[in-house]
Amino acid sequence: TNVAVYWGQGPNQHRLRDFCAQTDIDIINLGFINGFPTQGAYPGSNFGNQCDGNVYPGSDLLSGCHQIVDDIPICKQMGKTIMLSIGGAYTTGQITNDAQAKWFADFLWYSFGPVNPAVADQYPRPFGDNVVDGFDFDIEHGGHTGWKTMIKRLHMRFQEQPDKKFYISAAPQCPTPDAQLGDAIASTALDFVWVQFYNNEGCSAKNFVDGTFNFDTWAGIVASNPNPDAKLFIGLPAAPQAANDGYYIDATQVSTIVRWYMAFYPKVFGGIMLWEATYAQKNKDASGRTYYQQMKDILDS
Ligand SMILES: CNC(=O)NC(=N)Nc1ccccc1
Repeated sequence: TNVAVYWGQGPNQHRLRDFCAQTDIDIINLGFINGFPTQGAYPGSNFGNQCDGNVYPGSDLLSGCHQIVDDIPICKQMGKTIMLSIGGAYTTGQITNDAQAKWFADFLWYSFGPVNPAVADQYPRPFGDNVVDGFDFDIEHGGHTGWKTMIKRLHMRFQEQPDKKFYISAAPQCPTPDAQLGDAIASTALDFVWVQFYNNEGCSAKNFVDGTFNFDTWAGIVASNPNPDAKLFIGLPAAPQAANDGYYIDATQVSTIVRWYMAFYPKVFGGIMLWEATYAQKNKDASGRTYYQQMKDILDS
């Protein structure tokens, strides 16, 4: 089972290589591509204090992410799975039709997927020759239009590159069905579904105590995904201030939940997702172990 963390939006965050050096982290979601483009335009991106602030002319797409360019090879050497995350809490633009969705998917593929000389004059390479391992959809508002079409389009592009496995993941919020991603999760093959079991009353991990934590519902949803190997992760705040008040739970509480659901759903249980890396790095226990180290200890216990 795996520990996945979001990186890119942390307060005064360290560079990516520092987190790729952590043996307790398996998957890193780079957040975010947070500007959704009209057809023919570039998306926007934001990686917090990283990059040099320059953008491709006429766009909000960062062109100077030199730390990320230098660090992804280190992450790959360390065996990390690096996902590029679309969305987050603060996005601009909206996908309103299938042509726009296909454009956005193709842009992500040709700009962040395998280097393709045939289209080098049409698409930029914000991370240089680095190739991400897949795309994460952290769509938190705006409705469902376009996401299923994007994922299907990406699957079509993945089939053109049979020698490398590419992943698709989704980060729905815990109320079901998720207003943004529910239809995509039900109808397109996904590899990881990391549910945000926080910031929502009546389905979060902290609701384990009052019996409304809805992991069982999500286990049923993910177990019936078109990908029979789709994995469900428990998404958690990595520190009290990483989510709305009251949604953080400590490692002892996480241990109770994980041991219960890992035993009940051994096939679909994939691990733990944390929002987010920097909060986790700062949230150390009495023996100085970070929150992602504490999570890994629980998964390995
Ligand atoms: C994996 N995505 C998130 O965890 N998003 C997230 N935490 N969004 C958010 C929602 C409300 C306030 C601040 C952030």
